Amino acid sequence: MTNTKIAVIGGSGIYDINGLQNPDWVTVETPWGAPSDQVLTGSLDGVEMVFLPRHGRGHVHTPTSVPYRANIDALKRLGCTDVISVSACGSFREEMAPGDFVIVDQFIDRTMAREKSFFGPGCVAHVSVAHPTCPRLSDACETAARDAGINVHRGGTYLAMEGPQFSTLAESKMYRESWGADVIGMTNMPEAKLAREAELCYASVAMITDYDSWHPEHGEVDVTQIIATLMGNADKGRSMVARLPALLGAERAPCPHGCDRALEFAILTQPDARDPGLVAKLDAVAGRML
Ligand SMILES: CSC[C@H]1O[C@H](OP(=O)(O)O)[C@H](O)[C@@H]1O
Ligand SMILES: Nc1ncnc2[nH]cnc12
Repeated sequence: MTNTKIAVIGGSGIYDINGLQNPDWVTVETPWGAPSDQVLTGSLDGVEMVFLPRHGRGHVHTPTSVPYRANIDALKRLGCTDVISVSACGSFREEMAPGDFVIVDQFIDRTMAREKSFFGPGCVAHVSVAHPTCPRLSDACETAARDAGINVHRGGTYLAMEGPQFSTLAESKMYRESWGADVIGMTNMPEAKLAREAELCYASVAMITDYDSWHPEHGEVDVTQIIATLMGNADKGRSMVARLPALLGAERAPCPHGCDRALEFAILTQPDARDPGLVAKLDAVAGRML
């Protein structure tokens, strides 16, 4: 058994969480540069919690400029065991309506201008992301959302686009009709891949704000409408987050799905062939295996 430490990465519209005991914004330095912002540490119901605003307070980072590696490294370095992403998303499904939450379980990665791995020349690793989210953590998110009175859908494929512009109509129709995506956003990739490399359980909660541009009765995405829906979603998101510590508990058994052992057998570079500089940078993320 280890101690649970829950990290919440707040997306657009969520720049803090309330109700933490002993709240403190702390600066974390990482070998991958500075995270998006300071992180808020504290505890709730006897469980340690950490909150990181993905775009920084004041919404400074674009989806492309978010320092994904620094963010995940910082959470790992702080001893977090579980990471919950709470994101604003468009919907490709009539029944996944604005205001609903979707517990995402798959991704299609269309991002193309981001660093996607902690590993590289001098320390090569290949982890599986066939099942990129943790079912145990997703269960807790689903229960927390239902208990908070939110209309929640379990399972959905998240199309991660580069942005910052929204999709064209042709793209929106293709993602929905040919590719079978359910929701669209700009940030969960490479975040989910990096969390897996760092052996962190990761769950993604999509807060639906709009129907992207495919829906004949809703027209194109309008950022003012997204922001209005976001404000309601953000309160729901905070209400869901507040229920997670009691559901997960302070003591944590190993992940039954192996998220916390993802690097076992993944590192291919022989010890004597490894780049000492890169190995040093991997101290928090992969120190257990190096
Ligand atoms: C405000 S609409 C577009 C913006 O919102 C989402 O951010 P996040 O995933 O961090 O909630 C989306 O991915 C875009 O970055
Ligand atoms: N339609 C959309 N496309 C991409 N990211 C989004 N975030 C919220 N709505 C979105």
